[in-house]
Amino acid sequence: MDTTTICLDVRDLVKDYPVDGASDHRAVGGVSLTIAEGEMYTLLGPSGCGKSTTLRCVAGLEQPDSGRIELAGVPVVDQGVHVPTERRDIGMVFQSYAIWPHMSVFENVAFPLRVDGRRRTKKEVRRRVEEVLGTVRLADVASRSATQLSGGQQQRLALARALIREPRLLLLDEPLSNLDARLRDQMRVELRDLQRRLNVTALFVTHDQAEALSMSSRIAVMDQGRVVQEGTPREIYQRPATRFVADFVGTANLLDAEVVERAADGWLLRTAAGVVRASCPDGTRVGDQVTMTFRPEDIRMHLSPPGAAATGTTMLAGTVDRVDFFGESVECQVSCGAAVLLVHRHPQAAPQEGDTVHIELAAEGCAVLTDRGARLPAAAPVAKAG
Ligand SMILES: Nc1ncnc2c1ncn2[C@@H]1O[C@H](COP(=O)(O)OP(=O)(O)OP(=O)(O)O)[C@@H](O)[C@H]1O
Repeated sequence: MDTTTICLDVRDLVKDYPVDGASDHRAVGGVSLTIAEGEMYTLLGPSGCGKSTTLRCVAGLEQPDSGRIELAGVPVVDQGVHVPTERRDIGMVFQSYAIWPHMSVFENVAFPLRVDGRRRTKKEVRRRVEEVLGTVRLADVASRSATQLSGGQQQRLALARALIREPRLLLLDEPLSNLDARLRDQMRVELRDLQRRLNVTALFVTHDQAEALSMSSRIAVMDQGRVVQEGTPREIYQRPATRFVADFVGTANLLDAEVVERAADGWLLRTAAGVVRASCPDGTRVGDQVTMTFRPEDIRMHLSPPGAAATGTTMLAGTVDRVDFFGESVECQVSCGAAVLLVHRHPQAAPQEGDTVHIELAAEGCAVLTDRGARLPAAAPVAKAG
């Protein structure tokens, strides 16, 4: 029996915006997703792909042209149904924290309780606010003016205000993007820990793949108003379904390839870097035009000739054009035939510019993509929502 409880169900969501009063621009073109209770579910994609519009429709801040949204089994958007924001059981945190500057930290958090129409004693309000301020580690600054807080504290205050009414669903739209890089890393961990500890369900919007990969239980990658792949962070990163996903999430080597032969130990693909061995999916035929993709950290680079290639691997000779130092790793640009490949290495094992190197590619480290989407060598399926 499936014991998963669905928190949010979005079906075939469409939202058009008028352009110059004439034609419409389709910001969201049929998005469907299902989020289980306790999940941290992320919409990830480039600027303008429709992430915020999707979230704003869930919040009730936009009215979609069609589609259906259910929150905890109750329709909030459907034909003839549009439940207003304040009657949806949600909390929201946006890029700009929108805290109330004229109120103290305590009053900022207490305010949603004072206006929601329910009767509570002063004592009850105080107990609840103190509890939430403790959760976000702001108890000791409760009496301060909200404007006297640091960026990280303001962000935690916005979170406390969103959590105070214990919403069914927390909506987070780029909540960390106003913070400097170091604080953002710290808050990323804090936010994820808090979400897990409280077991609150969250729909998170970001264009930052590191944020999405490190914080999410599942990710929906969006492009041009559509979800192009959904899966766990590992699935999205290790098994991208399309060239767009491989390129947008992390750094990828992408090579146009033609399937030229079925060998005893896998398929041979002709690429600009040379002929490469890959394990292609069922249905592959000689002559297929595909994209080959592999991650820079999945390439082994030898500084001296390593001998014959092991079964299921390809060895390619190349020249190091450039070495960029990133502290914990170096990124090498290596010319291989007519292609330039990116290879990541530990700085202590870095080659010099101009060195001849030998690139070793394992067939199972290479994903093979077609226009039709996922055609991946490994076996595990990409998770579906619901
Ligand atoms: N109120 C609006 N009126 C007209 N067009 C809009 C409006 N809001 C968004 N759009 C357009 O809809 C598309 C999707 O916008 P949306 O804000 O959802 O993207 P996004 O992925 O969240 O981008 P970003 O990360 O830059 O916020 C964009 O092309 C945007 O210009």
